[in-house]
Parts: sequence; structure tokens; C-alpha cells
Amino acid sequence: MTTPTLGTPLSPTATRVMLLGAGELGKEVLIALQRLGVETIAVDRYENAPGQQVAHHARTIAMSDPAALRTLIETEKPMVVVPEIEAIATPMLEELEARGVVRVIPTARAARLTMDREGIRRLAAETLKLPTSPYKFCDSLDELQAAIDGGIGYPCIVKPVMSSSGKGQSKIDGPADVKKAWDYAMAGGRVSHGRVIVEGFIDFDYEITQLTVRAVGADGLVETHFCEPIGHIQVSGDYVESWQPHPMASKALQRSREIAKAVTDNLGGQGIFGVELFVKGDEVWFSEVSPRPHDTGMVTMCTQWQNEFELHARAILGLPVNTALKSPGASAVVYGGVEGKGVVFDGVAEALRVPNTDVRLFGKPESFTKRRMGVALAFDADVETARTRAKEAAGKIKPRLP
Ligand SMILES: Nc1ncnc2c1ncn2[C@@H]1O[C@H](COP(=O)(O)OP(=O)(O)OP(=O)(O)O)[C@@H](O)[C@H]1O
Ligand SMILES: NCC(=O)N[C@@H]1O[C@H](COP(=O)([O-])[O-])[C@@H](O)[C@H]1O
Ligand SMILES: [Mg+2]
Repeated sequence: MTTPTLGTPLSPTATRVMLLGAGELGKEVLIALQRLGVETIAVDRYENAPGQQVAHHARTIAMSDPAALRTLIETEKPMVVVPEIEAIATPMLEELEARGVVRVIPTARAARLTMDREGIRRLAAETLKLPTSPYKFCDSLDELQAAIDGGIGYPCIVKPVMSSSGKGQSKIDGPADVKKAWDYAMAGGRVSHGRVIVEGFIDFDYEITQLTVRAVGADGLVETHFCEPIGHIQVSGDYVESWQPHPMASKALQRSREIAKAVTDNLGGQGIFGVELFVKGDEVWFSEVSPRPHDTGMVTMCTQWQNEFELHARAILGLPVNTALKSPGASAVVYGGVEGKGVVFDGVAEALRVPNTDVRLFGKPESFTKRRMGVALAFDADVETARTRAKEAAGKIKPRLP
């Protein structure tokens, strides 16, 4: 591999990078790329997505439509395409990558395998033999009931195969919940699919995200770098709070990193991955992986010298990375709380008066009760103080209809 060269944006020498998905995570990747003089194209399914507001170019298409995706990539001719959400026509990305039209981050195969839960779960559990919850894939309510009766048992968790941030996910505690969970999954997936995964419930002590970076070293070979583990709390399958570093016994940390390395080695390419793991004592289960920055990793905006978005940008461009921690810290989510367009945010000044805090408002054009609209960040001498302050700051921000 040759040493990377960067060009001048909006000129014939520009290094052009396209983000497929331009939510809060993509917005920060775009900002990191812009700081390195990269020309950016932000694509999303709706107008004025957060990342579209900071990129050089904004495009709105149905990213799950293969023909629309191909036309866009062939027209815009980016050097690199960076998937930011799951719901993308990834077989088309594989085709374009195979034809040498574009480079996909980390690889088109990784984007395809992680776009639905089946690809990545079968790879982790069946090919790599990593420990996971027991699971079955089902295409009907009858199959779901049979899977539960046939061994998954209660409690268990049902998720659409294509969904994220807990959409369509629910816990089943007994036979009375099965139909409700099926109906909820059918309504909640990102692409209507009619297929779910049912997983046995893991009674973990805590869960972490192990951010793992594959970046090119001085010798031109890809090296793996680990961030400090991120602890988090999820409500209804969506993250509400995260902190870094999460204290871990050395054996559990070592096991977590072995699992993260096994999965990311197989997925390959360059970039950051968010490896989600459940931990009980020294036992560690693989849950899933994002081949991109992770929502719980937003905490790194106040805890690392190079946050997860900067790490992704650097790894993509073939530049060196530094995953060192700067300070313990925490993040807490600000939900919309209301339904409507053009919401206003009261209490930002009060939030920022909480010591050592910062705030990101994503600028999403429309609010839903449970849509993530912003995040509060706090650093401190210890994680517990940071958590308290991040939650206090988040609680002071009040979105309302204009
Ligand atoms: N088998 C399980 N046992 C126990 N808890 C689980 C299980 N599966 C999921 N959970 C809980 O639900 C959360 C969300 O699950 P998962 O990560 O699979 O959903 P997701 O929709 O992909 O979320 P995201 O896209 O935000 O990562 C997990 O972080 C965990 O707290
Ligand atoms: N867990 C995945 C995740 O957090 N993804 C982030 O949420 C955005 C979609 O938000 P929206 O549903 O509010 O449009 C995505 O674009 C990405 O930034
Ligand atoms: Mg998850």
C-alpha cells in the first residue's frame, strides 16, 4: 500500500468520500473528514438529514433501491463509500466493489453481512464458533412459537432481522407475549421483511461496546487497535446512557478483545467497528457488530484524544490512529419527547452550566417521541460523577413544538 495523498476539495484533485446514511453518527464522520480537507457527499433517505447539513453535497435517495444506488455512485464517482446505516442495497455495493467502481468501508462483504442479523449471527456463531445467545430465525408466528417451544424457551427476545436502535424489538416473558412480539416486529423493521430472530435471554452482569479499529501501520499492513471498553444501558433495545472506561476484570477484557479481533479480522478492511458484548463474571458473549462508529461510542467525543468518528475517518484514509483515553466520561441521550417538525430546545444554557458538560443537538428536521435528537456529554475524574452530570445535563434540555 502506498502512503495516502489527500487533495483539495471542490477541485480536480479532491479526495471524494460518500456517506450512505447521514444521521448523527455520519454527521460527525463528515466533520472529521472535512477537517482533513476531504470533499464529502452525504446521502440519506430524507432531506436535511444531520450530515447533509455539514457536507459539501447532499443527495436524497432510497438507499435500499439497488438501481437508485448504482446510478448515484456512478454519477457522483466517489473514491470511497462509507455505509452509515444497515438498510442499504449491499449486494449492489458488492457488485460495484467487484467491478472496481468504488471502495466500500470496511468492505462490501462486511456491509452485507451486518446489514441483517442473520448474516453476522451465522458468521459469528456457526463459522467463527464464538459464544452467542441461542437463536433461531423465523418467518411466521407459528415458526416463532415452535422455536420457543423447541428450545429457546422463556424469557427470549424477538427482533426483525433488519432493524437497529431497538426498532421492532421486544422481550417475551411467557406464551401470552408471543403474538404481540411478532406483530411489533412486523411493524418495526427498517425494510418490511417478515423475518425475525428469536434469541434466548442472556442474564448478563453488564454489556459493553468494544470499539476496534483496523488501520494501516507504518509497514503498510493493517493493525488492530482497541479503545477502552464502553459500558452502556439500553432501554427497549435503544441506548440511553454510555460511559468510558467501563471497569472490567482482566480475563473478561481479554476475552472481549479476542472475540472482537476474531470478528473484525474476518470482516476485514479499514475502519472502526463497534463490537457489542454481554459479560457475566469472566464469561463473554458476542451480540452484534457495527462496521462503523457506534451510537454508544458518542461518549468518545469527550473521552478520547481522537473520537470514534475521527478514528473512522483516519482509518478509512490510511492515516495513523491513536485510541488513547483522555479522561473518563459519559453520555446521556436527549429524546424528542414530542412529535412534530422544527422543534425548539429549551434549557441548553442550563444544561451547559452543569460542570464539565457539552451538548450535541443533531438538527433532525422532525422529532418523534422516541427519536434521538441530541446527546449530553460529561467528562470527570471518575465515570460515576461523569454519568451523574451527563444525565443531569440531558434532563435539562426540553424539546418542544414551536
Ligand atoms: N439475547 C439477549 N439477551 C439479553 N439482552 C439482549 C439480548 N439481545 C438484545 N438484548 C438487549 O437489547 C439491546 C439491543 O439489542 P441489539 O443490539 O441486538 O439491537 P439493535 O436494534 O441492533 O440495537 P443497535 O442498533 O442500537 O445496536 C442490547 O444491547 C441488550 O441490552
Ligand atoms: N443504533 C444505530 C444508530 O444509532 N444509528 C444512527 O441513527 C441514525 C438514524 O436515526 P433516525 O432513526 O432518528 O433517523 C443513523 O443515521 C445513525 O446515525
Ligand atoms: Mg446493538
